[in-house]
This record gives sequence, structure tokens and C-alpha cells, in this order.
Amino acid sequence: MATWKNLDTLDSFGKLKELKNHVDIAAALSGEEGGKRVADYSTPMAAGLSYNYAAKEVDETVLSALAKLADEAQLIDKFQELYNGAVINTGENRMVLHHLARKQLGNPVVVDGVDKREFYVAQQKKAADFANKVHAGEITNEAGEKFTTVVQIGIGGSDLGPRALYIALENWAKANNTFKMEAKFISNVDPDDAAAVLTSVDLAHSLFIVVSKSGTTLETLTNEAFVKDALTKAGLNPSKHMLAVTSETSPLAKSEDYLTAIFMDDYIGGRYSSVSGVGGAILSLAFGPEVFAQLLEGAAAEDQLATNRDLMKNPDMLDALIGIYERNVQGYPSTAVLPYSQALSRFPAHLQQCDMESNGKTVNRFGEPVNYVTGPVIFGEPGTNGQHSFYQLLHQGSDIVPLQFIGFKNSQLGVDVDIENSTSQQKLCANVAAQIVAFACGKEDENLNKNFKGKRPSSIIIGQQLTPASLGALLAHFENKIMFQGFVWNLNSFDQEGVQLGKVLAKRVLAHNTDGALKVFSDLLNI
Ligand SMILES: O=P(O)(O)OC[C@H]1O[C@H](O)[C@H](O)[C@@H](O)[C@@H]1O
Repeated sequence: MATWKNLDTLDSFGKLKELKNHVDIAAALSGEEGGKRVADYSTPMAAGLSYNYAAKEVDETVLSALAKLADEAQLIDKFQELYNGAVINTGENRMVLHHLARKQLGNPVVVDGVDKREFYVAQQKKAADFANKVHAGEITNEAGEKFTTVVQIGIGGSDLGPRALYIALENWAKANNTFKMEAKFISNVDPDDAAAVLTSVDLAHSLFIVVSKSGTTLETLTNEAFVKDALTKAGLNPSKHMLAVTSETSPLAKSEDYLTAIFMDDYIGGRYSSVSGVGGAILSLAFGPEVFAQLLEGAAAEDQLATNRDLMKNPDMLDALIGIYERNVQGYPSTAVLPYSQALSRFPAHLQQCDMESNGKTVNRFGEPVNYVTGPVIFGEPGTNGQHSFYQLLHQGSDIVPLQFIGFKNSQLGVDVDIENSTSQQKLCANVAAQIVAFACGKEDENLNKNFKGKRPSSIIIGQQLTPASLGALLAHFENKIMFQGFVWNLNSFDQEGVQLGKVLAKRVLAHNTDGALKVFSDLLNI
């Protein structure tokens, strides 16, 4: 059994702290040695991706200190315990089994006589069969016509991951003739969200997936009622247009009002649930079950790499530990995720929830305060768009923000033109290469307004193309990175008590049970 200790009690952390400002990346990347470093400081990921950390503030000394920290913090032992079914989510007294939805990494996990791997596979099959029947016209609307559009109603983990993945694969599916149905998403309780989506779809040919693990989320239940109202007013029977994805114990699971229900359980956290029916139903309907299966395979292959004790061969743990060095030794407050891929436009938003809801905590897994900083602020936008927006601060602002670039050699659609001796894809890739060096090396200028100090660290994940498999690997990489960082910080990364207070107060406002500041704010907003 691994022992769970606070980071500041580990000897290896004391040693690591002595290495503050140890590497000057501008110097490390200069000349021929710099070129060699770029070629060497790279480790393979799954599905043809690679993680390059040449522009990070590490060298052999820092990396060896990080490897010692990984050993002393027993990161691989903790991961093994997690996938073998230990109660890692101490706050909610639950196991953490999202890896099992993609592959059996360890021992069978059996709960009340049910093998959990079999349960997840059975639910995947149920979603796949449903999708195949919809595509084949065996499940139709009441007039016997095929459904053409699918709309997901959900929020948080029941929206962000699936939405990011759908957007990521939409063009790939079109280019590879696997595009089956257009997907849309309703998440916000702002009535303009549901209203706008509903006016953009052909209701009679639309399927709606109500996705809520708990089955109690105010926004989702409100939007479900909103959609039912629209269907009824259009003379359609809501129960012939809706399915549910929920846990077996939720109130939604008991309803007869759905074409089918696909189940998950309490052991897959909302922000880790894209690989369950939460993402599986919509992605199977939109692109076919085979595409979703490829995504799971990519994630499974990355998970396998994350089991490696050798830090230099474990890109997820390596990324996590470099992040620890940046946060707890260098003192950087945030991290930007910058995909040079328009298809990944919502991926940073998904990672925001994944990372900040997991590790945005100041008490350890035993409920005691910790004396060190934990999860960074995560934000991001696709490049090159971000370059014309917030990169000014990243290059010359007062905070150093570590950067995580993502780039692909090939586009998804393959439609491109040569303008002034380069294609658009080449221009995209040229920009990411240029940014890495500009951030790291800077440029001296007598005019301080034009001076770039450099020394701004970044990493880049490079792939051939964004495909279902490489997307799955990318997703698993970041999930595993967040998990390893939570282990190092001795946090429970799998609950989210911090979102409760606002929900409770909003209920009080709606029940007009307020006083003081809450009452005055409620009055100001006309509630
Ligand atoms: O899927 P649901 O139970 O509706 O939950 C949706 C979301 O709401 C909660 O407030 C949590 O903060 C999220 O972690 C969760 O993903």
C-alpha cells in the first residue's frame, strides 16, 4: 500500500527546491547544442504523438530530481491502486474507474457481483446498437422518418468533454466518410441557449440525449423541460425523441420517458466521463460506434504508457512533474493550453474543468490544509488566433505563464492552397515553431518596449494528424497528468465540493429566502 504524504514532507521535494532557476532555456536552446536538445528532449506518446520538452526549464539534473520525487511520492504505486479499484476518491468514498472504460489495466474490479469492465463494455455496446439502429432507420421518429440531428442536453462534464471531442472530429469524420448526424449542444440555463439551438434544428428529425450523471442538475433538468415543451408544442411526443445517459441510481434512470437509457456509475467522475456513455452516445450517433472505439483505443494506449515507472518513458507523468516544478519551485501561477488546430477550439475549455475542478483545492485528501500551492489557472485558445489576442501578456507581461502547445503536421480535411510559396498548414506550423523559440529565447532591443526577455517555458505535443486515436491519446494524457499532479499534492482530485455553495445560495434566491447582500443582489437582478 502506498503512503500518502504532503509534498512538503518529502526529502526529494527539498532537493528539487534547491534547483530553482537552474536552467536558462535561452542558453540551452542556442547554437548546435540547442538543436540537439530539441531532437533529444522528446518522448513518444500513443497514436503517433510525441511530447517535446526541449523548451522547458529542465536538464538532466532537474529531470533526475523529478524522477526521485516520482519515486518517493509513489506515483506509479498510487496509479496501480487506482486502476485496481482502491477508494481513491476519499471525499465521496468512491473508486475512480474511468481508465476501466477504455481498458482493463489491472485486476478485475467487481462491485456487488458486477465486473465493472463488463458493465462499461455492455453500456458501450448498448450505445453502439442504438446508434446503428438510428443510422439504419430502424429507430425513427413517429412518422417513420430518419433522425438527422442529435442534441445533447447536459452541463459541466456532461457537456464540455463531449462537445470538445465532437468539434475535434467533425471535419475528420466528413473527410473520412464516417459523418452520420450533425450534433448540437444545449448546456446553459440561459434560455437563449436552448432557444437558439431549437430554432436551428428540424425538431421532427431531432434526437435529444439528456445527460446527467446525478440526474439532479438544475440546468439540465430545466433544459430538458424546455425541449419537451418545444416538442409538445410542435405536436411531437417527447418520449419518442429522447434518450438518457445517467447513473443507475439517478432519478432519470427510473423514468419511462426515454427511447433508451445508457448507464454510467459513481466511479467515473463527470469531468472524466467523455469515455463513458456521456461522450459515447453522442459520438457514436454523430460518427458511428467504430470512431468512438478508435478514440477509446487511443486513450487506452496512452494509459498503458502512464503505467511505466521510468519517468523518461512516461510522458503523462513527465508532463505532470515538470508542471510541479513550474508551480511549486518556479512559482508560476497559471498554464496556457494552445492547440495549433482549429478542431481543438473547445479542448482548452474541457481541460479547464478537468484540471481546475480536480486540483483547485487547499486541503489534502485527509481534509487537512496544505502549505503549498496546488492547481494552476488553466486557460487557452487555438493558435494562431491567440497570437493576435493575449500573447502580448505571455511574451512581455509581468507573470511567466508556462505554455502547452499542441500541433499536427497535417490538416484534417486536406483542403489547402499554396499562397506565396507556402500552404496554410505550413503557415500554421511555422507559427508554432516560431512561438516556441520566441518565448524561450526572446530578443534584445535597446528600446525596452520592443525587448523580449524570453525564458518563457513551453512544451509541445506533436502529431501526424488529429484523428480519433490521437484525440483519445491526447485526452488521456491530460487526464493522467492531472491525476499524477493530484497525487504529488496529496489531494483528492476526484470530488468537487467547491461548486456546492453557489448552488445552495441560488436555490435560496429562487425560494425568496434571502437577506442582506444576497437579497439586495437578487433585487438588483429582478428575481
Ligand atoms: O452530470 P451531472 O450530474 O448533471 O453533473 C454536471 C456537472 O455539475 C456539477 O456541478 C459538477 O461541478 C460537475 O463536475 C459535473 O460534471
